[in-house]
Amino acid sequence: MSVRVVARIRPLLEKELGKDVIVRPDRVEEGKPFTVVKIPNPKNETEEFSFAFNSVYDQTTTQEELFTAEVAPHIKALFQGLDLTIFAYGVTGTGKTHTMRGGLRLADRGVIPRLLSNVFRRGKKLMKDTNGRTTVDVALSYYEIYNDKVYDLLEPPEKRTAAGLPLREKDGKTIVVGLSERSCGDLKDFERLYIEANNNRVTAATKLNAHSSRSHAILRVKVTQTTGDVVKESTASAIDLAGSEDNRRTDNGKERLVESAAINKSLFVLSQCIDAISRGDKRIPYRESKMTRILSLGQNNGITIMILNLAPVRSYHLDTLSSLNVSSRAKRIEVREIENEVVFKQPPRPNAALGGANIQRQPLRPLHNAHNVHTGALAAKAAEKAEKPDKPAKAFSVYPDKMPAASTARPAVTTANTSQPRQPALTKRASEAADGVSSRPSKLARPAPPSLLRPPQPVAASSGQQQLSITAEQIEAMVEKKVAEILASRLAEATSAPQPQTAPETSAAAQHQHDISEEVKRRLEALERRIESEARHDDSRSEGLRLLLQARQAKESGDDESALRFYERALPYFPGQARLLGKIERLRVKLGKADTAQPEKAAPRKARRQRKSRGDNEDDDGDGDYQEGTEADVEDDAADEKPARARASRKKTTTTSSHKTSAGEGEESAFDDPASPHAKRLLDIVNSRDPALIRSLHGFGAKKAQDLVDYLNLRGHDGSGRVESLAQLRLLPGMGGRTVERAYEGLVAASNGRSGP
Ligand SMILES: Nc1ncnc2c1ncn2[C@@H]1O[C@H](COP(=O)(O)OP(=O)(O)OP(=O)(O)O)[C@@H](O)[C@H]1O
Repeated sequence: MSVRVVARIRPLLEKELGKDVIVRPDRVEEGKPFTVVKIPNPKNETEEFSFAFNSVYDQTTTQEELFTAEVAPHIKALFQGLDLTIFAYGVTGTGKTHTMRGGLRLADRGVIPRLLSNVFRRGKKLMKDTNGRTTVDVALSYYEIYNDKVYDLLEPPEKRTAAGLPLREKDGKTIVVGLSERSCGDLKDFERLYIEANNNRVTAATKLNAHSSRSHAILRVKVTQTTGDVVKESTASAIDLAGSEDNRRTDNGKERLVESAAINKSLFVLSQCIDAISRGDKRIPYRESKMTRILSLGQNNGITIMILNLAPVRSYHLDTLSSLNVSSRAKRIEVREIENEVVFKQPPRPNAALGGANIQRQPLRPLHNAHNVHTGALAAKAAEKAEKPDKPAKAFSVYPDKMPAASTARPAVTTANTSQPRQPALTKRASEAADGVSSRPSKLARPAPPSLLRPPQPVAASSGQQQLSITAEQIEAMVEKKVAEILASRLAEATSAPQPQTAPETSAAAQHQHDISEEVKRRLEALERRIESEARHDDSRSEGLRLLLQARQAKESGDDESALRFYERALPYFPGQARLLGKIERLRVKLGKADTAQPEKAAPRKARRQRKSRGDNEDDDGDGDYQEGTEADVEDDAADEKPARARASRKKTTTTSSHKTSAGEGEESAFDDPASPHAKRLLDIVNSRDPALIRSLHGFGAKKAQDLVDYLNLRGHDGSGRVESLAQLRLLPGMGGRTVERAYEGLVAASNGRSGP
């Protein structure tokens, strides 16, 4: 079981334009991706707290970038039988629903629709690759937990009972009795169900005079792969959590207090579970709340991704600190494995007893958990003293239901209530000082990050290896437990059976039992070896993909040096991979390093030939997906490499044809020339917006064609909505370089009198 904790800072909303931005992403070292969130200390605005994460995504991060970096690399693991759990955590209004569900436009689609799109796409490919021997079924359940009660969202609210659905234990698993599960054949099916279910959620909340963001919404996607008698089942869960802010307002009625208590308890347990998983604890307190219990959080060899959503503005200051405290704790352990981590930690301070008796908010304890980089050597020394390196400080800031007597301390600032008018912070930051002289630049005045694309945090080998693996201790514990269980049951059987009468029989029974336990041990050892080797394979694949992603992002932001470095680091994970070697080669040439050793220089063509002869269909990108950020595309960052495209184009044309093709050099160089006959024909077909015509293009299915038409129609019907070049076409959602290239090649082939589109 592994956990990744990442933060996403949302952009300013229209009503927030001009407001004071206090949350910003940062990196531990120049040139590295964002992994730190910085926010001022509300008690002393000249100080800044730093919170470390696996990755931090800034305001410019698109839905596709987040999905590609954090979720797409794990879809393969899902199909290998691992469970995937994705949480969106944060204060109301910080973008949880936007992250998980997203908007209606293709580019705005959130994690959930993209996940489904990828699952269908991979499922289809698997069925195709196995000639239908393997079938893939997708089934959905969707429920919410409100006031600690479970309600089915796939059923109309009228069917709800006050008690909600009961839980029951079955085969060691917690099941929600009566929860419906709907089979889902494609994206359209999914969308219909999902929209209906979300309407149910809102209607039910309105009836209770509550808000839907006061419940946790949990979508479970069950993927069942059947090959003959072998059935492999795995589950992806996507959870839009209830807002994490402190709701214990003075004017809150009983209902809101009950709500708040339920939310706080479940978020508290969730944070403990995440913490325990990241520490590699054997005991995960998942049974202590309904949500974690139903999810069996931490009980499988799966992947958990926690996305902390943050609003950048001051009005969320205390709530933001609170959620940073909760979420970044899990990350603290892992960040230590990364070179050049944020170094100083401020010593824990006792909470100052401030504020009047009528203030309801619990004190925030940001200092326990902050990696403060502005406290200087003294603080660093004190921190060293205060900190026990092997036991991170506990600093839960989720508000417990009851305030302990000693916790009546108040923060120095007034409430950060998001639903009530906010008071300005008592202490102004230096940048806002009346004299206008600032010791530090205003957040708004800070230079924008150089790139729109944020590479994900580099994962050190050791941390990367945690991604998909279960630890040796876990395996050991599992084996021990299994052996003990089986032996105990054998023993029970033996003792409850009639007592043997004679000594020879006793020794025969003992021998039999010994044989069984030896056999069990042998099998468990074999199982252990298999799990280890599979986990190792998954680890390296996942790490390799991550490096490719980082390379691609570095390249897109113009940092060829880093891109080359990442590609080279990815090479051992994909030995002999032709395209990868090609990229490395081209980058070396570009950077004037062509003369340095070029391992496996001749390998690209060979590897490509090998792949072809194996029948690997790396070009198949199916249809019916929302975005190009799929795993296959992770490895395809050559969209901007025209020479590479031309080479690939030539290769494909010549290898698929038994005739001498006329699609020679001139044709290839015309690939990106909108005036070339085939490019023009392709653009005309696209701009016709006729799904039937677009479907006739090579590589386009009904869904892809329809999605493209829908998207173009969204762009408007006047001339501005036209696609003017193939480069432009590649950038459209769902397209990608490979799709465009295939369509283009289809037209070239058709005009050569061979199999056409
Ligand atoms: N990354 C983003 N890009 C553009 N707009 C965003 C982004 N994140 C959030 N928003 C916008 O911010 C507003 C609040 O977001 P959203 O409703 O997703 O928050 P939430 O945390 O889910 O709140 P709640 O807990 O009430 O459901 C919405 O208008 C949403 O469209």
